[in-house]
Amino acid sequence: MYRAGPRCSWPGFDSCSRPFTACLSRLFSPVSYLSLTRCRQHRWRCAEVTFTCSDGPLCQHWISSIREQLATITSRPKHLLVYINPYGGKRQGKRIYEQKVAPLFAQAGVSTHVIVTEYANHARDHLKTEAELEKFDGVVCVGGDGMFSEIIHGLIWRTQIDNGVDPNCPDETLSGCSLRIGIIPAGSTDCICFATVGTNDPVTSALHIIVGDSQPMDVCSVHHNNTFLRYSVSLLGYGFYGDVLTDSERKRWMGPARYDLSGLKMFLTHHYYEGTVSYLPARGIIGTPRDAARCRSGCVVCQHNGQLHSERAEKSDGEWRTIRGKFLAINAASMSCACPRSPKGLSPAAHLADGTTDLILVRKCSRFDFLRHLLRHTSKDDQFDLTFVEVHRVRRFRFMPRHCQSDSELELDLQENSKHQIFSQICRDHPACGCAPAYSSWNCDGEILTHTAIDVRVHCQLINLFARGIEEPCLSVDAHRIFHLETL
Ligand SMILES: Nc1ncnc2c1ncn2[C@@H]1O[C@H](COP(=O)(O)OP(=O)(O)OP(=O)(O)O)[C@@H](O)[C@H]1O
Repeated sequence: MYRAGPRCSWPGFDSCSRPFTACLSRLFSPVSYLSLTRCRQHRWRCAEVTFTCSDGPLCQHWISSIREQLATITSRPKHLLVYINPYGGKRQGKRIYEQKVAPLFAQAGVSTHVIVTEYANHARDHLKTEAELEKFDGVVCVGGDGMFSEIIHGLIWRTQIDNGVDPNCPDETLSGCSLRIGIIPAGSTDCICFATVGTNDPVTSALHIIVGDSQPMDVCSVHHNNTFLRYSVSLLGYGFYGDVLTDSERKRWMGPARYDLSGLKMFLTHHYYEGTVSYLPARGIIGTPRDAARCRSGCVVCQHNGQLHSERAEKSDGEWRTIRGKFLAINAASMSCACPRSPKGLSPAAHLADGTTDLILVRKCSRFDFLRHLLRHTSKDDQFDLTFVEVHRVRRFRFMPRHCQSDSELELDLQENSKHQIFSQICRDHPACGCAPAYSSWNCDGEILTHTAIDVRVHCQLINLFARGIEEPCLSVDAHRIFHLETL
């Protein structure tokens, strides 16, 4: 089925739709091309237009000129390394790739080396050690957020080792990855794809890869006692979101409904956790977590702050600030974390590539107040405009749960907060006493971390995706781009 494509004209040619081509081809020289066309909700599709020309040499001249022009576009990938998770989401990864993506890559002249993963962490380990990265212009991940996480872990680790950087040292400045990453959504939630493309649609993602789009992205490194734990690009959540993930892992058999059930259970349980949060505020940047503006394609906040970070790389860190208290949730959102289930996200004004993360502290409050805060994630009201919620845009933060604090730190706490000291001391020494648990877990982009005391650092624009951020509707009049040309 061929649709009418974008309206444009080439001197000496007439445009027509494909069915007419067959009869015209005996008289004229038809040339067809595939280009991009924008549809609703950030989706892209291919449009085919056929031109006919009675002047054969003129036709050849056009074809060779266009081919030459296409060949000079160096941002377009020519060789891609593709990893497919056959078990992600509804187990459709292989079918999606073969039916929707591979034909487009073939038409665009992009060659691929495809690896269907055989076990969890197959892609990560292959990238870390075996993959001949110099042969490729990019890595494509067919799967969900878990699969994307595997890819960035493999690629970032490999880049550090190749550049002599110690990934275990939290103070090292990491080397940026030169290969761009494409995401073909085939998972359950596909938050990263949604946040960077604006839709979870395999064809749209494939077209962003083909035209060689580039979207930088910040990555947080998470360490414990000078040992690397994980990288995070979206949410690090302790307390509520950590408990929901831990509980939902025990209910995997239920499918996606487990998140709703665990969410309700953890809301009713209403656990709070004591600890100390220290953070380095982001200085000199533009933008705040309470802005009305959102991170969109060509974001000026990301450009300005990214530039600032690269200039300041060698300069001092600034002053740490410390907050002790009882928290229902401690969240660090490095992007809005918007997804089809939560269109606003945890931090609607967070940026993909500004070198910061939004640290959201929800202090101990009543169930009713916590519900008000949670409901505001789905309404127009500001979820941070509550007395028990604070949000800071930071470059680095540390968390120390109370049960891990040194005696001198606890002494300080006791002096500050003498009221329930006897009971809290008993609970710390005897966690099985039946009171609320002493500590939660960190939810790191959907994975549970093994440690609670962590040191988190944002690495500005460490990776690049084949994407361009979410486009504002007014940009959709932008010209189409040719990516395939054939003579009929
Ligand atoms: N061949 C495989 N067998 C088993 N597990 C795999 C395989 N390949 C990858 N995995 C693991 O499967 C996990 C889930 O994959 P993926 O993220 O693609 O889907 P999902 O969890 O359904 O989607 P989302 O993360 O968006 O919710 C990943 O953590 C990945 O490490």
